[in-house]
Amino acid sequence: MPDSLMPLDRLMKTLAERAETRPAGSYTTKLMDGGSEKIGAKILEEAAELIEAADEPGDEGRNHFVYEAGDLIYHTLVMLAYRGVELDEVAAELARREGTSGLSEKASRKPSQ
Ligand SMILES: N=c1c2ncn([C@@H]3O[C@H](COP(=O)(O)OP(=O)(O)OP(=O)(O)O)[C@@H](O)[C@H]3O)c2ncn1[C@@H]1O[C@H](COP(=O)(O)O)[C@@H](O)[C@H]1O
Repeated sequence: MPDSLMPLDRLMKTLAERAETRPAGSYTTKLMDGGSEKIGAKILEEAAELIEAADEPGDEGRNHFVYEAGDLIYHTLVMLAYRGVELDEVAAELARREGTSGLSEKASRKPSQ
């Protein structure tokens, strides 16, 4: 596994454990106790903050953008763990899509999809 993926894997293990044991004093527990509505609201908030940071100039802007990406990824992983979905399942879905352009996939969809 590439070194850059290992922290994601470790974080996902922690979040799956949080989903199972819901320890007091954990921010993740607080989110999960609020259900998909609470987690979803945070994902929307963090997505908006990431978009806002997208065009910030300079090194500081870049660092802020990376920070906000971390927040969005963390909250997205919390939603996966809440739903009992493992990172491997998402990786498998992305692998399934590998090599198929979004444009071809869109063109192959039925009009109602
Ligand atoms: N990666 C993260 C992580 N990224 C962001 N956050 C938290 O996400 C929140 C971001 O939301 P905001 O910036 O809106 O801050 P806020 O106003 O305090 O949040 P709200 O009270 O409005 O929800 C902050 O409280 C951050 O500390 C995270 N909290 C936890 N983790 C990881 O999750 C692990 C388990 O954390 P606990 O479950 O809290 O022990 C930690 O060891 C970390 O590895």
